[in-house]
Amino acid sequence: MDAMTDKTAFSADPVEFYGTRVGSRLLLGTAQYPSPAILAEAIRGSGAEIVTVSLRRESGVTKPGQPLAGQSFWQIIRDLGVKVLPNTAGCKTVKEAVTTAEMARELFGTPWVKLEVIGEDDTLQPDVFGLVEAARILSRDGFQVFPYTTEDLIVAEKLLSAGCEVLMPWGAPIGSGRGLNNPYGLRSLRAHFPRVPLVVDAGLGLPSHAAAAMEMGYDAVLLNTAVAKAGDPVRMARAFARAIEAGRDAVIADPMEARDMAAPSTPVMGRAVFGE
Ligand SMILES: CC(=O)[C@@H](O)[C@H](O)COP(=O)(O)O
Repeated sequence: MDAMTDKTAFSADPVEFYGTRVGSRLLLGTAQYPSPAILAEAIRGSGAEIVTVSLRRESGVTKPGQPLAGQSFWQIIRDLGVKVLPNTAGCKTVKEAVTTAEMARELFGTPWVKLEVIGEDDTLQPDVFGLVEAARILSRDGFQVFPYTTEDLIVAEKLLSAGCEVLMPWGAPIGSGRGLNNPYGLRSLRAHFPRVPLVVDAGLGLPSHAAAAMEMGYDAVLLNTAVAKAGDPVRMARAFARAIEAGRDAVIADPMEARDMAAPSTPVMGRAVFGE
């Protein structure tokens, strides 16, 4: 059976986070979908095995008198059998992020947490100082932290020293759909930490952005808005999944070096003989 007909060909290339192996390199956010049914279909269609969930959303009441928003949502997630990566979205201080992570561990029964400490409202840029501090506190307390960070190498070093075993640098500001704003920085980060699982998180708008991240050697991609806000989220989720697989396959296939000068792709030998 060749790779085109073998449907399991891609899942034979798992990625590992804190000792847990997963077959899909797409991590999907669960916010802003048009309906719970579309969310479920998008997760299913993408093959994602990890979804990130905001604790704030889970415990929120939609409208007075209506049931908790989290109850039906949680049922969907449970039915899909995916692994939950709780996040501290919207937290702006170390205290808020740590408290939210502790509540998430209680609620979801996992030591995993996607740690966001937001420093600024226009860009939703991580407050990297608060992030390192919160990562240290949580790691000491037994959490397995997935920090949402920038591509800064020194911050990355500090996060690793704080106990993080995964890094999640941003592609671009959350929800912007701009793609990879700083390819040079992301490439440097990959080169400096060849053995640390690196996940590009946030700001992607198109499957080609995800493919580019994977072609740089990133281990996985986390995204939300590009799928949730697409005209057809289910189809877009599938498109991202394929792009991620393509980018990953390209890295494994050892791509050619780009060069400045042309090189004929059809070598010619001898002279053509035209009839006389
Ligand atoms: C859902 C979540 O965790 C987001 O904060 C994440 O960073 C994804 O960002 P995009 O919505 O830009 O894909």
